[in-house]
Amino acid sequence: MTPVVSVQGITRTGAAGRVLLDDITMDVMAGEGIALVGPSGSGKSTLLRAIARLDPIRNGYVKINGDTITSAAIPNFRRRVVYLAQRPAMIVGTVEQNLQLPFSFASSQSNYDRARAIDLLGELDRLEGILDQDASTLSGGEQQLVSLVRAILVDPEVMLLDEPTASLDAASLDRFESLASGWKNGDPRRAWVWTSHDADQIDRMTTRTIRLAGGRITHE
Ligand SMILES: Nc1ncnc2c1ncn2[C@@H]1O[C@H](COP(=O)(O)OP(=O)(O)OP(=O)(O)O)[C@@H](O)[C@H]1O
Repeated sequence: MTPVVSVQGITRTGAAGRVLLDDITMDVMAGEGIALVGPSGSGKSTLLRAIARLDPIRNGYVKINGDTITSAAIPNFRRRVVYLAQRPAMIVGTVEQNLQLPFSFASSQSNYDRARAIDLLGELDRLEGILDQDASTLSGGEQQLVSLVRAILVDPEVMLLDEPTASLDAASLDRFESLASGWKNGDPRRAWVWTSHDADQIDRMTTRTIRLAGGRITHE
């Protein structure tokens, strides 16, 4: 079976030639829930950003369904493989303008669905009222919730979730996991790579673990 996302020999070097990612090869199969674990600074965020082609990679390549992602194909790829940052970036404007943003790009082949956005926010403890709120006034946890809603609206094939509930209280964390699971269970081909320092969350949300240390995979 062809992996949804295939990562082949990715290397990334930082300042002063320091190796941040060292020859990473891994596949994400349809339906998989992969945990990416390792100590702080081991390269988890760096790897997820490299897979999403948000940062330059020195060697190696990323394929989606067998097709290598060229530079020209990156915008479209980022809609199919969505990265949820630990500290989501919000543009200046309302929450709704942030939710609409991915649909304003030329690569977008779908339209923003306001009713769906309201439904999804409603599943997150009556957050439907925050559409008109200035995004800069959101708490870190609210930004993580909005970022999940934005990702679901984009309808990707794969989500790369980088400690996505790190700023959430227990009740919001439950709702986040439940909304995320609803998305994943909605289509057996959907997959994710999830980083977390919470072993219980890894047990709940993933079925296979990839371990990183010093920018290398140490155990698969
Ligand atoms: N753009 C960059 N330039 C130089 N060094 C970087 C860059 N981005 C990350 N690093 C370094 O790479 C290492 C890995 O960082 P990364 O954020 O990927 O770790 P992590 O495993 O996600 O950690 P945490 O669990 O704390 O989130 C760190 O030492 C970090 O300082």
